[in-house]
Amino acid sequence: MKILFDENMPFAREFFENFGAKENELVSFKGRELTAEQLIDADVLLVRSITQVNEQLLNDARKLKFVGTATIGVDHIDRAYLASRNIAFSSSPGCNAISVAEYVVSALVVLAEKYLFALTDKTIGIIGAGNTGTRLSEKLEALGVNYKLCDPLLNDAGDNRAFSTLEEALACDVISLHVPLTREGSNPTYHLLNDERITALSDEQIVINACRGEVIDNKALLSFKRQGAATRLVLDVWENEPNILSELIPFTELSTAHIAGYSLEGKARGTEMLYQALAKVFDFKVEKSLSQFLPKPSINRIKINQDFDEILLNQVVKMVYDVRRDDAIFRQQLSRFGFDHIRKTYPARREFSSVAIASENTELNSLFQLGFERLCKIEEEQ
Ligand SMILES: NC(=O)c1ccc[n+]([C@@H]2O[C@H](COP(=O)([O-])OP(=O)(O)OC[C@H]3O[C@@H](n4cnc5c(N)ncnc54)[C@H](O)[C@@H]3O)[C@@H](O)[C@H]2O)c1
Ligand SMILES: O=C(O)[C@H](O)[C@H](O)COP(=O)(O)O
Repeated sequence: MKILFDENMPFAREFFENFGAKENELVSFKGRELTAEQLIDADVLLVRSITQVNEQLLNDARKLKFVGTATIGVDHIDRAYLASRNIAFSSSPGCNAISVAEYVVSALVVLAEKYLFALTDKTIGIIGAGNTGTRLSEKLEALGVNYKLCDPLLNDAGDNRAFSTLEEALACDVISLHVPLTREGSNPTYHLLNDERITALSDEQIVINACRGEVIDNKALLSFKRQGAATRLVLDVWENEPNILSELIPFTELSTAHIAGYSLEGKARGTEMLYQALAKVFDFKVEKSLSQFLPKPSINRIKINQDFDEILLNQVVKMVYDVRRDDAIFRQQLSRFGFDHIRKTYPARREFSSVAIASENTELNSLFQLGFERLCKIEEEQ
């Protein structure tokens, strides 16, 4: 069985070797350079979001039986075409939801420190309450931060959480976008933040976009900022990646190269989910799991000697993931190396759960609910 996989898919060789594939049948490719010719004798195609999978790419791939994407977003896949060819398809829902939620928490912590506000004084409008929006809401709840959820589709489907209207979410102190990119249907998200909604934003608001660039009209956002609006922006995703509107960058508080979901765990869970999906389709036994391959993090245990407060939160969140590192890389390297290079050479980043905390009679439940592990007494003594 010949398996083609994106070179930016951690542990793909480890998962797929011996998977009915001989050495020369496990072939990596560059996501933006894959050609129809490379797919002529492929049985399986495993992509990330930068590969457009459509009729043009697959027309000559007559042996193809399975396409998988190690991502949450599926806007790069022509699923109707795959169905018309009877090609099985699987995405990786939820694989990097924790990673994106931790990106947002890191951004909030950094901005709270810079502008001297307490997170508990703010309300976060979460637009899109699926895997990522839900993980974020859980983390905010752990921290005692107020939030509003907006998701008309889930609301209509009978999800019994309390939902707010889009207008209510857009009026929150912080707006965090977690919707898929859609251009059709009852609630399309293309340019959800259009000129009208952008110009209605106040100077005090913060807008975070870690879903898809096209959800915000980037040109309208630039002209809004050029007119002097003080609204603070955190942008991980951009219209027209990799050829983005780089004039926007100086007007942002934090700018990154679509890496919110790039914790090692988040990326690798995507590979693992495709491994599981492939095993199901081809009736192979699932024998491997991600825990076999994840390396030990550089820091995996800490001891905390005080009760939880926002200063402590700032310290521990930044110890695991300080989004300013990725912002600095982006600002310094974009014009020299380009958007894709920054993503491809992304330095290691781990999730909060990679660190276990020991505590002596201190109240740290907020950190454990946020995602940090609790170190039990026996482990501490080892
Ligand atoms: N920056 C990154 O690295 C990164 C990582 C993961 C996901 N993403 C993007 O974020 C998106 C969301 O991720 P997810 O895991 O939560 O996906 P998901 O499919 O689990 O949830 C998306 C939610 O958005 C809701 N929704 C759709 N249209 C809406 C609208 N108009 N208004 C409000 N809600 C709407 C859906 O009902 C759904 O519940 C993905 O589709 C992907 O494009 C980006
Ligand atoms: O949709 C997703 O899962 C995310 O946007 C993901 O982080 C995209 O990463 P890429 O596939 O572009 O490497």
